[in-house]
Amino acid sequence: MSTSLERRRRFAVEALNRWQDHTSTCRQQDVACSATSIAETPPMLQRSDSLDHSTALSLDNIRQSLIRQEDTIIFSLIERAQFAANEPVYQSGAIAVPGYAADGRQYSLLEYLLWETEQMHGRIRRYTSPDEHAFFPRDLPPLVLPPIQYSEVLAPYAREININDKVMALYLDHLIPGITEPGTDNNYGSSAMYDVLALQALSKRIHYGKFVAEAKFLANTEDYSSLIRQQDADGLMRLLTDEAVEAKVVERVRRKAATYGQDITSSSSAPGLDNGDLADSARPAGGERGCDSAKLHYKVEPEIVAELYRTWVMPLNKEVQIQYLLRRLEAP
Ligand SMILES: C=C(O[C@@H]1C=C(C(=O)O)C=C[C@H]1O)C(=O)O
Repeated sequence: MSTSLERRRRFAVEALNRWQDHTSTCRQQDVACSATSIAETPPMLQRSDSLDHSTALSLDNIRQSLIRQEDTIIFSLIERAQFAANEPVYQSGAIAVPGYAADGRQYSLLEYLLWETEQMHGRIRRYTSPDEHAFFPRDLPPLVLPPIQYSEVLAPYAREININDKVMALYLDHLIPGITEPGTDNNYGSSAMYDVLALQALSKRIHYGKFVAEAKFLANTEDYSSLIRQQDADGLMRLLTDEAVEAKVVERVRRKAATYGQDITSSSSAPGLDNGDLADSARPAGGERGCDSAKLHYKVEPEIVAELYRTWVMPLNKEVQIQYLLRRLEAP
């Protein structure tokens, strides 16, 4: 093990020990480890060493990450699409669950599950990471792990940019009706569980715009700075938009959705497979496509995924980029 690795490990162990001392003192004194007390005695773990600064902000690397995230999004949609729309999951009071929104209305089952998931993940630092954004950011709990000091890749105000309300609206108003069969099938818990996974994946993809924007700003500081000084959002939109890349993204996700979501049920659609062993599962929202003599069934219609990216994911990613860039000259 290299000396620097050893040093880092020792530092982490010491930090953890200090943290445990702190929590055990709190327990002995019967004091809750509040967010404030944690913030005041931060046995910080440094994350900067693990980040390769030369490549962290290359646009190519960021685009590779966006490509990997496509798989997570498409698989979560395929999983969700096996169940009906299950509207009661999204209606306040339709399914009795604990918890109330800020306006006094009862939580829906989805809100309840998302809130509880964020409580658990929040405690183990998920939302201290610059690429994660909570749907209930005001309710995040104190950490049970020592905080991590991330290297400062983004400008300090980046954390204030959170458009998860729009992510939720696109999901409920457009995606669920698009990928599921109308009606209910009683799979409320399973539906909400996949909703949470899909929402988190979409949120990450969309807020990745912060990293894209920072990379673009660093690569062309002069042009971006002049538009930022004029607060020219339209000009920024023109400068950051790459239509050729967007066309490739749409085409790629269409092909991925077609490949990952294909039901292999006919011998001509998957030569060499013994299709008798494969379950012919329900395909509530799946489309059908002609392919030679066989019909291809899709668990999620590829065109819906392409449309999701064209109409929502990329425009919202660019909205995040604009929000980030408009303030970029505030950065020290
Ligand atoms: C993310 C980028 O910025 C914009 C948004 C894109 C996206 O969300 O996929 C693609 C191209 C750009 O218009 C990028 O240039 O890669």
